[in-house]
Amino acid sequence: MKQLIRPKVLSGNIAVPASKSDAQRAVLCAALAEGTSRLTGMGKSDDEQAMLRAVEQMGAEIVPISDTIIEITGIKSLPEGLHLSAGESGLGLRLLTCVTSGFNREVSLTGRGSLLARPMNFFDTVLPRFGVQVSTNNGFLPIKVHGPLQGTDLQVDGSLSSQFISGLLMALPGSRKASSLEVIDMKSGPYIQMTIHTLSQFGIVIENEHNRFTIPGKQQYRPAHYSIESDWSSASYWLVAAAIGHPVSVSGLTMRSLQADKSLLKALIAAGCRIVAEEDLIRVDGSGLRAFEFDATDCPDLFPALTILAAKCDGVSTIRGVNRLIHKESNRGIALQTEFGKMGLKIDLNDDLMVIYGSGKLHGTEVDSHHDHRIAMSLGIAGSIANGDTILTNADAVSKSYPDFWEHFNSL
Ligand SMILES: O=C(O)C1=C[C@@H](OP(=O)(O)O)[C@@H](O)[C@H](O)C1
Ligand SMILES: C=C(OP(=O)(O)O)C(=O)O
Repeated sequence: MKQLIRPKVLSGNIAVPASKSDAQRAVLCAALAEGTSRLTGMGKSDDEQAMLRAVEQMGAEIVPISDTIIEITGIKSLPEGLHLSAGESGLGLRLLTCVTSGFNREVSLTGRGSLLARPMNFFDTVLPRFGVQVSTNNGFLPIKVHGPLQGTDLQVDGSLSSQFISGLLMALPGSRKASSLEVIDMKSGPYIQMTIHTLSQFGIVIENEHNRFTIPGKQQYRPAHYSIESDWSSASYWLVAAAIGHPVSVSGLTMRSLQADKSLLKALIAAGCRIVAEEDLIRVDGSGLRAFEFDATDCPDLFPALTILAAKCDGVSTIRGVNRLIHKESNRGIALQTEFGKMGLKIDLNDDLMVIYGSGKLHGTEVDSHHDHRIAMSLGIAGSIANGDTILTNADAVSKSYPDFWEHFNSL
């Protein structure tokens, strides 16, 4: 799909969609619980749909109650000969691989699109140490696992992705023996805190002391009534739009959220913005905008929105953690450099540092999303302040996390 973006003032309020990260965790917890859980605030992104389809194949029963409420009755036993797909979701695939390793069954797992090129070699090295037979396609999909995973004490490397750690934390409580997991070089730590919090809502206990997780065995997931949070990652595009001068506000977010991307507020403050949070609404006053420095190592999904912010700030802004973007839906550092480059923005990638030479000026031209939802959304907001029209190809990539993005964009 091609999207034409005309320069315009984005004015109005946006209620952002559900956090797909929160929703995927909750769906899987509910599928593992004995009994019926009720999830409210579900979204309809591709990643959420893929997780729902997977747990249904695993034997969970899903009853839609309304557009945003579902009931899930947990699986009784895992069917034989399962072939699961996580769609294009890195999180979905990594959680499902660990969780299905908890059963005495052979399960094969795959995905599509960019997920086929994302590394899975963590499983080759780590799962056998929990007694799981595993084979990958030289560290890529498809994967075959045969559990059951057995609890043990292990040190694991957390530098590639927190998603593997989240997966182990979801699977290990079901093992007969207790485990401890010491995570060395942990990245995206807030996502792991989020996993532990969601697990606690479904009755699972995990202790964490300085990245050493203690996981008692023989735990049983309990059904829950769970309210899925609105998404700080989706909100980042609108909050940055507000910071660069659009009179747009965002509703539905909670300030108490554990979501990593709530850190956007810190970046906005570093860039001289004033945040106004009134009841359910957040507004941003960007009248004092200035070039900024920010470390996004543990909130890597903020890079695309922060690139727009830096483009609008006069002077050189730096964002640390760009090496963490190599294995996302696209190589996001390169994708941002290439596409914003076409719009006249100079970006250097100096090892782990993204250096952005902002001037406040962008020009409209033909750009491409690299089939990456976050690149698509950031180019949309960039196009709104560009000089001239922007044509974005592969704009439909937004459906991975925010299917209504263009409808919301056009409504403003
Ligand atoms: O656990 C999660 O929900 C996620 C963790 C992050 O991945 P990494 O841990 O690989 O940084 C993030 O980029 C991804 O969009 C969602
Ligand atoms: C990287 C992302 O998701 P995932 O890793 O779950 O595919 C994302 O949503 O930006």
